[in-house]
Parts: sequence; C-alpha cells; structure tokens
Amino acid sequence: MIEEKGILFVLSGPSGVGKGTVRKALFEKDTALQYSISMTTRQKRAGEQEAVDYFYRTKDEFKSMIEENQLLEYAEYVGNYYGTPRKYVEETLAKGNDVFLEIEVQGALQVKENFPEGVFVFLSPPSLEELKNRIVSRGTESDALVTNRLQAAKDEIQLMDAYDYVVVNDQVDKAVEKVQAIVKSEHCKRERVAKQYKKVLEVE
Ligand SMILES: Nc1ncnc2c1ncn2[C@@H]1O[C@H](COP(=O)(O)OP(=O)(O)OP(=O)(O)O)[C@@H](O)[C@H]1O
Ligand SMILES: Nc1nc2c(ncn2[C@@H]2O[C@H](COP(=O)(O)O)[C@@H](O)[C@H]2O)c(=O)[nH]1
Repeated sequence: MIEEKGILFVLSGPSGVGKGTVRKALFEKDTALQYSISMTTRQKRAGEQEAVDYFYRTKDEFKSMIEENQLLEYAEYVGNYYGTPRKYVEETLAKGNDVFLEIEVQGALQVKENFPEGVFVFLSPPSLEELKNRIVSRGTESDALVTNRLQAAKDEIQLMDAYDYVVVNDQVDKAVEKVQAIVKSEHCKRERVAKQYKKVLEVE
C-alpha cells in the first residue's frame, strides 16, 4: 500500500488583508486541516494566547532555533522575527494530515523552495486603501507600524504571481468559500494521481 502524505496549504498575503479572519472561518467548516502555530518575537497583543495565536519567544531564543535548524522557514518582518516550527509540519504531513500555514510572503517563498508540491494561496485586498482601513480599524498597530506594514504590502503584492492561486478578500464568506474550493480541488487532484499510479503498478 502507498502511504499518502498530507497536503501543505500556505495562505499568505499582506498584513491586515484578513488571513486570520478567513482561516478561522475556514477551520469552523473544515475540521480536518491542522493549523501550524508560528513562533514570533513580537509582543503579545491584548487577547492573544501563548500556543494558540503564537509561541512567543525572545530574539535570542528565536536565533537559537534558527541555528538548530528547527524552523521550516522564517522571516524578519517589520522589526520582528516570525517562523514555522519544522517538527510539527513534517510529523503532521507524514501522518497523512493536511497542514495549514498562515504566513507572510518572504516565508511563503522559502517554503515553496523546500516544498514545491505545497499549495500556495495569495489573499489579496480589494485595494490598498481598503487594506489600510483594515489595519487601522483592527487597532493593533501604532501609526508608524501601520505605515511600515503598508510599505511591506506594496512589495508583497508584486510577488503574487509566484502563487498557485490568488483569492481577493472582498467579502469574508466568499473568500472562505474560494479557499475551501481550492482545498477540495487539491484533494481531488491527489486522488486522481493516486488512482493513476495504482493502475501503473497493476500493469507492471
Ligand atoms: N473581507 C473583509 N472585509 C472587511 N474587513 C475585513 C475582511 N476580512 C478581514 N477584515 C478585518 O480586517 C482586519 C484584519 O484582519 P486579520 O487580522 O484577519 O488580517 P491578517 O491578514 O491576519 O493580519 P496579520 O497578517 O497582520 O495577522 C480585522 O479587523 C478583520 O476583522
Ligand atoms: N514568515 C512567516 N510569517 C508569519 C508567520 N506567522 C505569522 N506570519 C506573518 O507575519 C505578519 C505579521 O503578523 P502579526 O501577527 O504581527 O500581524 C503577518 O503577515 C503574518 O501572517 C511565520 O511563521 N512565518
């Protein structure tokens, strides 16, 4: 019997576009996906929890993890480090379960180099003006950080062609439906390939 690995889904896009909002709504519908909790050196925001929203670490702790090759990818983003713990992703995929990453663009491109078979989805804002409204209305960033994040967004949007899919997050429920359709379609593709492979083995 062929052991099937899980599929690695990567949802990426500029800060404030709604990745977290879309992911949380998706996970209410699709309970089979496993969310990979990231490491960060940024301060915890009000209402956030250790090991739910992030694993919060000091810069020294984060650097040790980089040196020990414990991160699948990492990026320095607007003054802080963010990264994906390698062990959880590799073990979960090996058990045949799908993993879902929600990360920024530099990190997504690193994952693509190591996991070209992953499925990369860029969540795009309807406009930069709306992106700014969303970051500002979330109320988590100072004015200076809003400016820095918007600057980063302009660079990130230039890289959307590197992704397998682009979903515009105009309305949350529509964006969730689209991401859900992508997950379903990738499963169908896998099943077709597995069936063809089985036929080849039977012929041989
Ligand atoms: N389609 C939408 N229409 C209007 N507001 C939205 C939409 N999607 C998300 N939002 C709002 O935009 C803000 C940013 O959303 P969210 O925190 O999910 O973004 P994010 O991409 O995960 O940000 P970050 O990358 O910084 O974590 C939130 O206040 C959220 O409620
Ligand atoms: N490269 C990575 N980026 C990550 C990871 N976890 C989150 N992020 C992204 O960072 C920015 C800022 O996040 P915030 O929580 O401070 O608003 C945002 O785009 C996140 O998606 C990660 O593990 N690696």
